[in-house]
Amino acid sequence: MNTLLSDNGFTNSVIVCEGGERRQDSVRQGLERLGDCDLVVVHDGARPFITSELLDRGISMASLTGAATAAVPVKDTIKESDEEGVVVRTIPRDRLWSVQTPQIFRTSLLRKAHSLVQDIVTDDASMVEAIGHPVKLFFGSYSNIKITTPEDLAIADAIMNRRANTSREHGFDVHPLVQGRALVLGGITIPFEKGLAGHSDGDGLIHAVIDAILGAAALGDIGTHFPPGDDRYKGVASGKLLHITLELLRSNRWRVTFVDATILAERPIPEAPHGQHTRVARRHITTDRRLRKRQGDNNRRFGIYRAR
Ligand SMILES: Nc1ccn([C@@H]2O[C@H](COP(=O)(O)O)[C@@H](O)[C@H]2O)c(=O)n1
Ligand SMILES: C[C@@]1(CO)OP(=O)(O)OP(=O)(O)OC[C@H]1O
Repeated sequence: MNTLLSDNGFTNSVIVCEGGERRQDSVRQGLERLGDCDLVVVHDGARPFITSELLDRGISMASLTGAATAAVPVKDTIKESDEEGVVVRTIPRDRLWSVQTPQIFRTSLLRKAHSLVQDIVTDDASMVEAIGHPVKLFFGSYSNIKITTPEDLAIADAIMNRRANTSREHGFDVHPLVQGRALVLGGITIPFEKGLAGHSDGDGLIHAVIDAILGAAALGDIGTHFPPGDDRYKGVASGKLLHITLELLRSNRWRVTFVDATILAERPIPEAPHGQHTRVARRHITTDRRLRKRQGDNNRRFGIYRAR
């Protein structure tokens, strides 16, 4: 758990503690480890679509009332049955709510509820209700689902896709072809009589990709991070710079899902050995949105190699 937090750039102090047998035991373990604070927010790890707006709404409400829980109006008709599955009654739904987390409480109130209530409950609000303190409902979100059964995963997928915060940027780079240098493009050495000039290995394809990535994440540009002329980057394999860039990206909680790169060459260049560019891309691009495309007419003056 600690590795997961640090890998994803969470630098706040997070105390990880073991859960208990029942949900309420897990919450109590957390409460025991918590220091002094006015309010405590209890949230199900199984509800990953909480938003800061939802949290703010709940905190404002609990600051006024001492206890508040997210909830959404029930959409289905709710019926109660007997043991044989026969309907006993239909409950009017105009006052029914489907209760979610976050649930927010004055810390002293929740501690008191946990020390007094021994019954098995399914949420913390029930404990606070049981000791006679009113719990105010605030509007949660129909997207704040609890992932419980396999079909919830498909719904979660759809919510995630709708929410994806994507950013795109272009990058480009120009290097002259000169004698006496290896031709490196996309981290692959291509047998050719000339190579690209540069302070680094001159891999303009990787430089353009780095620039696009940094630009999309608003993290500056290649020159800011790897200043031209700096001795550390003399002859450097640009793949190393890409690696550093991707680390920076990860620590800022971005990831690359799609890269489309085109090489325009002054004259046709030989194709990289079959499949190598695709393999390089596969190592760095984290979704299945990888396509392969090749375009070009080697009889013209410009050779174009396109790798996705
Ligand atoms: N021993 C347990 C059991 C459950 N939890 C967490 O509670 C959340 C939802 O539980 P439901 O009973 O409402 O499905 C979920 O995030 C579980 O991880 C727990 O912490 N300890
Ligand atoms: C990575 C760097 C480092 O000197 O590579 P160069 O080979 O100088 O290539 P260029 O694309 O002109 O500028 C990027 C530089 O920051």
